Amino acid sequence: MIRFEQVVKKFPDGTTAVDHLSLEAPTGKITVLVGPSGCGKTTSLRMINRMIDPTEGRILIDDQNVMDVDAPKLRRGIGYVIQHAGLFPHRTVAENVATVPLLLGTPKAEAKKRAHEVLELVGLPGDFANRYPAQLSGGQQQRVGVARALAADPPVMLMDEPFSAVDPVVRDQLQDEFLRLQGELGKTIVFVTHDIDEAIKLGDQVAVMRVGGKLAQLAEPAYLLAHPIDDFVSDFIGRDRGYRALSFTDAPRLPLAPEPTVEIGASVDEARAATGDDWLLVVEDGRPQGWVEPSRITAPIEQAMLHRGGTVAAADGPLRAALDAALSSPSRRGVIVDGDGKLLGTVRAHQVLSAIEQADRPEVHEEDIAPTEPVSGTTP
Ligand SMILES: Nc1ncnc2c1ncn2[C@@H]1O[C@H](COP(=O)(O)OP(=O)(O)OP(=O)(O)O)[C@@H](O)[C@H]1O
Repeated sequence: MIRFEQVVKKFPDGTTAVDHLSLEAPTGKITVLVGPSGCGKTTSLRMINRMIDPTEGRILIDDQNVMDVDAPKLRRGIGYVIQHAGLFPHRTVAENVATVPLLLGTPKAEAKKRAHEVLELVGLPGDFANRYPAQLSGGQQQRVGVARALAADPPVMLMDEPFSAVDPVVRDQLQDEFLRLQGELGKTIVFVTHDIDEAIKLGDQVAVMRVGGKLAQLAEPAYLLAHPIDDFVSDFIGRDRGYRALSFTDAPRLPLAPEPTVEIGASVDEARAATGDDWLLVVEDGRPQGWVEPSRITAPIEQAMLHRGGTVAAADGPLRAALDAALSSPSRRGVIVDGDGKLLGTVRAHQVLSAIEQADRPEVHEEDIAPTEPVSGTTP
């Protein structure tokens, strides 16, 4: 666990970057620091590995004050990933990744083997090891950055906007891979971002900071969306937070209707016989492929004819996915599948909405209720 105790950072020019910050980043979890530009996120992160020293207060890693540990030694035991990856341009990918293990005295052959292992782990197998950073895409460079931070298998990882410099599609992939990796590795991670959606997607808990380096609210993402503590947090989270909160609400018992289907390759007659409805669901080995309008087809059904606009939701997934499946389906029937992607049935938006109305919202924590301060000069 990493613990901030009343940490203050004042720079020599008088700027207070971090102001009495107290929070705990639990072992094996992702804690995200999020907030507007200049609110002290990076300064807070860098005080953990002593790239910046606090002016007041203490930071403890597993009950040891970081100020009591030799700074270079401390840093070698903490993975650090930054925006633009910060790779050494004249070293190969494998050499970049092996940097910390070599500094820690790992024999060269072993460090090389380890580099290949972690590169595989982040989805960069084989050939990539011998390339130079400039020969990689931005997303691949970020993966190398993550691999380098993981190479010495540190229990703690600090990540400063690691996915901000890549386009949104790649960012989404990197985030998904990062969550998968964390599911396997269970590191204690402090992650800095200015992007609230990224914070909510990745964080086990999210610390929202305000300019001036004060903590505004620390909570799990679902709780933050349901109960922002004040106008600042609520504005920062932004609109449609009620809808976004559905990402955290499981949809266990939706009433599924059986859906008529045909296999890909079915003839026009088979398709027309299968349903009286405008839209017919096409499957391949039980897995939904897309929709067709039987009245409009003139040849056996093939992939190119399918309307693929509708999303598919897993039965044990969140309510948001089920609602989206219903709203995005051309038939207005949302396709629900099992863990293997096989069709279970369909659901309509109003049925998902009923489930939403019955779902529990996170309860308010008492400590979150701000004491009402009497306003001077007024009488009750
Ligand atoms: N070396 C420094 N000297 C003086 N002021 C600094 C120094 N480093 C940072 N600051 C100031 O401290 C405040 C917090 O900076 P910090 O980089 O921690 O913010 P941030 O939340 O990470 O911002 P961003 O999202 O823009 O990176 C800012 O006002 C910044 O200008």
